[in-house]
Amino acid sequence: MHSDLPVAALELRGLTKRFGEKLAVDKLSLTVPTGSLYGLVGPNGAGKTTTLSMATGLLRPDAGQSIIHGVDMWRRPLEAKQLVGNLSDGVKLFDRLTGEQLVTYNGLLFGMDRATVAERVGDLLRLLDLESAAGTPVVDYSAGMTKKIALACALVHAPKLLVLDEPFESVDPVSAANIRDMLTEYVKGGGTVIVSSHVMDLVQRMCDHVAVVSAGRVLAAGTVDEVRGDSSLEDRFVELVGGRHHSEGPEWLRHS
Ligand SMILES: Nc1ncnc2c1ncn2[C@@H]1O[C@H](COP(=O)(O)OP(=O)(O)OP(=O)(O)O)[C@@H](O)[C@H]1O
Repeated sequence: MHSDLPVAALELRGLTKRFGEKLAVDKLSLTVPTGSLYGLVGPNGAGKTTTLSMATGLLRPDAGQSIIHGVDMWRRPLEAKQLVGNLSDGVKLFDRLTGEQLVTYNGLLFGMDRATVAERVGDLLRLLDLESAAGTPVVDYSAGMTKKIALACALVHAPKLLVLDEPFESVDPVSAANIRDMLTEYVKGGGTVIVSSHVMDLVQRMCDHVAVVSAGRVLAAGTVDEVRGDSSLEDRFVELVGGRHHSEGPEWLRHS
């Protein structure tokens, strides 16, 4: 076997999920190399959230495997979940807790001792500009603050792989730049990130690899330069995915 090859941070093999008639993810395979900052892009409804949920143990696949640093998520979930930090789109947080309590609770769930958790919670709140909101219940946070506290929860156990579903949505530009810097540093320190986003420009600037998915399948995957070729990632995305409308829209929307 290829024992000299480095183990991928994340390997998805033939992941499949059907919701009734709808085939949301269709035998999707993807390899995320260790140390990469990997973008996952695709149109609305492409299956990104479903894929990342199956990859991280939140949603059971109908078929296929998710292997995290050599550990099969659905066969050895406790071991695999120690290796991954997950920011999920749409999963409820325990939002009656304050931000500080929520991140602390997540750290304790991973079996860390209280002193280490307290130190890390302080660091994360500072890094994400949430210190002044530390004592506020998460239910009273803005959308962007909620995103940031969920990111702190994903990071507190220092995972080797971060899986982030739309981490920049609703986040202000200063916080987004801070998060970008933090992710870049995290990768320099040996971590791996897979991030879904609709912002092609951000993916092109921030990520070294990208996969374009549509209708539950991978249309293109590789380094950002390989996938975009001579085009911008945005143009390449539109070319791959199609669906641009060239009509002027309905008459009733025109005022002149
Ligand atoms: N729990 C569910 N029950 C039924 N259908 C679902 C469910 N979750 C997702 N779907 C369907 O599966 C498909 C893929 O959805 P998914 O949320 O994974 O897409 P996405 O790429 O994350 O989209 P977006 O970019 O809009 O967030 C869609 O057609 C969606 O309607």
